[in-house]
Amino acid sequence: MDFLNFLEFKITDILDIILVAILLYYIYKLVRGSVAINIFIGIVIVWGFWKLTELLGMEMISSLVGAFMQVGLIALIIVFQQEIRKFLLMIGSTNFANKRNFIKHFKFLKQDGVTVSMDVDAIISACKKMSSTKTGALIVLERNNSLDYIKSSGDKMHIEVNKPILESIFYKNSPLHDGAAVIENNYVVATRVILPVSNERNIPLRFGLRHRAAVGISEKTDALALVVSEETGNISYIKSGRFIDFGSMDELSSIIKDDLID
Ligand SMILES: Nc1ncnc2c1ncn2[C@@H]1O[C@H](COP(=O)(O)OP(=O)(O)OP(=O)(O)O)[C@@H](O)[C@H]1O
Repeated sequence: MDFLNFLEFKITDILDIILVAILLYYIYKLVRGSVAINIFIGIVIVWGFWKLTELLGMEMISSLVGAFMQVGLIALIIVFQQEIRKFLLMIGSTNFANKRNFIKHFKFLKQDGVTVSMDVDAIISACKKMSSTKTGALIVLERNNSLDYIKSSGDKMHIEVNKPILESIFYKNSPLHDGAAVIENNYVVATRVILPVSNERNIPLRFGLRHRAAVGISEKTDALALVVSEETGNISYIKSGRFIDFGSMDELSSIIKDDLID
């Protein structure tokens, strides 16, 4: 039956749908919480209106909107310049050759061989100590996305992670305490790093720039962030732009270990 032809699915159609879904997901991830989401919705509305006028045969208005949409691609590149840049950076900085990342794609396989190389317990106990002394801290744990372009805003270094090192970095009178410290594998690889600040409007007002920066980096990359508030001493754990709840420090430690394997 001819009218059922559209039901004939080829393997390339499925691949096509998956690719479009992935693309839309990444676009959503990039524009979420920023003003770009409103522009994106605006474009979808204009495009819908254009298609409707075409369907109804309203030639004058549809050719007018059509002409606008044709130059739209250039306009889109200009308007979404920042987002396109971040998107390309996100793709370009994903380390597909990373062993952990590679195994992750085969989750159904046994993961016995995968261990967390980061000393999460040392990081957590440093946070606990800094929390008790109300020492502000912002720690970024690198995963699969490379943070090289962000690290360059701070001071590069290579120090093995341990509790006293982290405490001394964020010690109030330390010249390194400002900004974020980035940890890769089990090394502090950069300090005084300036992170992209999130524009998300749903972040409660009590959280300032330190927390917004933690949300920002976890939105734009797959990095994890830990914040110790200077004001309250509270510890926050942020992943994929969201504050993750935890009941105790032991629970936090095991959540982070799981996330580092994930
Ligand atoms: N974009 C950024 N990247 C990295 N660190 C930042 C950034 N913006 C602010 N910070 C750090 O946060 C500190 C200021 O924190 P602020 O008081 O605004 O945040 P907060 O979320 O209220 O944290 P706290 O609860 O500790 O006060 C700065 O001194 C700086 O060290």
